[in-house]
Amino acid sequence: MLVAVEGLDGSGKRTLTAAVVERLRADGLRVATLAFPRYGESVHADLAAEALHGRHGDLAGSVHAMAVLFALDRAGARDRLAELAATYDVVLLDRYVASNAAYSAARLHQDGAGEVVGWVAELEFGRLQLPRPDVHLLLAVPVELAGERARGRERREARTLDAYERDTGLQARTDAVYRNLAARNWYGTWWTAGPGDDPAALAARLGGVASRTIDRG
Ligand SMILES: Nc1ncnc2c1ncn2[C@@H]1O[C@H](COP(=O)(O)OP(=O)(O)OP(=O)(O)O)[C@@H](O)[C@H]1O
Ligand SMILES: Cc1cn([C@H]2C[C@H](O)[C@@H](COP(=O)(O)O)O2)c(=O)[nH]c1=O
Repeated sequence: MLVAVEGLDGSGKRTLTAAVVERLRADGLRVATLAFPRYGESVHADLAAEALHGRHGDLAGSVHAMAVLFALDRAGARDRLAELAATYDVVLLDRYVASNAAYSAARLHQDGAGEVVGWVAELEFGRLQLPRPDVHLLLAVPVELAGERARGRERREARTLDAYERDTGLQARTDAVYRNLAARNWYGTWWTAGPGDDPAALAARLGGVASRTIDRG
């Protein structure tokens, strides 16, 4: 079962994923994770990160060029995704195709039904043949809280905020697009979790779906 964990920068995706993984494993499920962008593994991911930190001329200025870099990073992981899906009961992805849809639409001031969202789906699920998630788990925390967490992490981990993280207007619009995609169940089932939700309860819910998938064989 493929689960895409989505949300704003600093929303807590990595933290939540780690807690859910621990719980699912304690329940005896085989669980793997993969985070996108694959920094340090994919030249496309590294170019995107460098562009968001001011390098490579006007690259970051192009919404579509940035989205293509993120998509090509994922295309480079297609075989790995297939292998993980065949080997593990649950594969948790920290960001996936919906990140490209949400951020690109927000940059272009479009909503979840906008042209660029369709373009991302056609590129990634269509042309690049990436698998569709069984569940999207949207970690919907208030924009201000996500921003505070991102800034806190910047101080603690000496990690400089990138152009998207510094842009509070973009974060607010991305939040709205994510909620819109979730409401429309864009390319699969969406679940929405809040900042107070217990990772153990989410893990139990995911474990239930995974068990039914395993039973069906
Ligand atoms: N439930 C929580 N309570 C308090 N702090 C949290 C919680 N979840 C995450 N944090 C803190 O917020 C910061 C961001 O969390 P995390 O790295 O998990 O977010 P993320 O969504 O994966 O971020 P990004 O997409 O920007 O990489 C971290 O410093 C983390 O320790
Ligand atoms: C995977 C992916 C990411 N983005 C955006 C989201 C973030 O603001 C940055 C970098 O990601 P990180 O999780 O903070 O390291 O890029 C995107 O627009 N499209 C994508 O596919």
